[in-house]
Amino acid sequence: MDSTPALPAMTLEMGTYQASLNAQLEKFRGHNFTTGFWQKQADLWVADAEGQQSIRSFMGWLRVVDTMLPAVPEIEQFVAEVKAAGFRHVVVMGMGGSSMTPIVLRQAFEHLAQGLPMSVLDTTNPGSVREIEQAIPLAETLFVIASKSGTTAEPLAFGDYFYARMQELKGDQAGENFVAITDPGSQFVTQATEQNYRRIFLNFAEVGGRFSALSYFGLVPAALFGIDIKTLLQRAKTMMRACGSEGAVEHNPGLELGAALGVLAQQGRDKLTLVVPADLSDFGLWLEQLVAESTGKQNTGILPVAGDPLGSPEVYGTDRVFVYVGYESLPDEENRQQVAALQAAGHPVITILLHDPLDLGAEFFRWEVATAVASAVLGINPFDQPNVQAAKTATNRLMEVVEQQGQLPQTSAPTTSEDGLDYYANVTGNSAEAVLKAFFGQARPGDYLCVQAYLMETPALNTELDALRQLVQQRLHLATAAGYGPRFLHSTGQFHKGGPDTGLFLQITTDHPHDLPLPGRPYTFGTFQNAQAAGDLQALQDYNRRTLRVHLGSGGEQAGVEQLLESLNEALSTK
Ligand SMILES: O=P(O)(O)OC[C@H]1O[C@H](O)[C@H](O)[C@@H](O)[C@@H]1O
Repeated sequence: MDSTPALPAMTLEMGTYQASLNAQLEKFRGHNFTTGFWQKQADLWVADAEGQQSIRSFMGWLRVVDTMLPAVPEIEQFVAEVKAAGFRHVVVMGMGGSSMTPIVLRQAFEHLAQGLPMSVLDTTNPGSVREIEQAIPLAETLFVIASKSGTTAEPLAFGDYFYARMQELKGDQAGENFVAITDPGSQFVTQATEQNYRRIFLNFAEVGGRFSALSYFGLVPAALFGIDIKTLLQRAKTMMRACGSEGAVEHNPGLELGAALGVLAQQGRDKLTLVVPADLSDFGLWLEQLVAESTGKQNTGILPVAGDPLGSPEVYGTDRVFVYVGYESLPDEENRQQVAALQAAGHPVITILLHDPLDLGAEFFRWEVATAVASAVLGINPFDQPNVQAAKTATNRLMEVVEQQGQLPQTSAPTTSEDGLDYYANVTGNSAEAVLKAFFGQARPGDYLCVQAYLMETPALNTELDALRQLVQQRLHLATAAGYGPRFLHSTGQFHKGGPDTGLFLQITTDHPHDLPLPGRPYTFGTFQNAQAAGDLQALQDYNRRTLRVHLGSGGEQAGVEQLLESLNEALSTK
């Protein structure tokens, strides 16, 4: 692949919203916005002093390319050393911004990169942990534990689990299979040092997790996977220049995109519906954590909708903007035709065409700028996540009970139980159908359904969840989102609680008949995952969100979801 930096092309078809976008750009020009943006002029976002301080201290990502280009030889040398030491597999473990970039890059470069095979662990589901453990050559696997703060519960638990496994194999030498990526001074640095980790990569300060794609968090896994990180950064550099402080506002690709998204959100088109070819589907996960966590606060925000089954124009309300991200040379006809039909029907459509997967370097940067700019239009601080903590606090409280009593506290009785499934709802009903009908009966135009699956991700389950989303979209014309817990807690979880009160939350939980103990702790992975579900449900309810928890019991996850789908089909057909 050549490394010629050429920007991926972007077109904005704003339709009737073009005048509002022009007005916003004019306003930016008047305020000398681009220059102020690069000078971290925090009053472009918010008026309060605390918010401004936070903004100023989290804009180090603007210079990330210049900081990381000189680090490329060091990273590549590390990769050579790891290969020479006989490692045959990499497992990246982290949550949210610390794991999303490897997920996207692994998928996009699956058939191109020739480095070490890579898995990413970002769930406490015991089945998923076991699946990874069984698939890897344990003694020859390098575990990369990525946590900026070094305090996030999940990666620390993953680390403890696999470190104990490695000690069984290698005793005192266990640390040679472990690598840390974290912030200087984090408590994880102390632990990794004590456990003799092979390497500790200290990230540079002033970069929040979701803006860390082009720092060590994205680049170390990318290089291990065999991606040409120098070219990835050079593509980002071209985008950085185009978004730079001297260019005209109308030729600044990040600013234009952000202004468009901000203006559309202000006018109710706040569901950024992403349409991508199959091997870019995980880009949606990355975008979700960036955009939803940055903008979803103070009852406003932009919700990226990824993986929503694409329908004909009439199933969509006026709450959408469609964003197509694909490859210039890939026809992807079905998607492109549907997007064209949506545009013809009056929906705003944004199209971005990449030359090849290395352009993701440029896109990471474009979307980071765009997210910060959209946040300025909305008048919010893009760099905090005040409502993520609510779920963490509720979970921690439950884990204290587990530590004292050995199990989670009993929940109150279900609203109703049927076919082995328990329904816990904010509405009443004495059958599954009645509860589902009442729950979805609360939907208003512009709302969205969010399916929160605290289950083991499998292709079969993904198909079931897609069918569930499709049913709701077709019958109720609602936007639908789906996420696996706890992954989404570090991503769209912020928007669910801090964004507008437009979500209907369908949480799906299970018993864990094949659970996995956590060495040195009085609880299992399954209990941990269920505590995270219960903690988030509590937080959602504290924010008066509309919730329905369906507990599948121990009858099998897929069978349970199939049963739920059947009941939902009945409930929505007679609505
Ligand atoms: O990298 P860490 O400090 O472990 O954080 C991982 C994730 O945790 C939190 O949930 C934040 O809201 C995310 O923005 C962050 O990416």
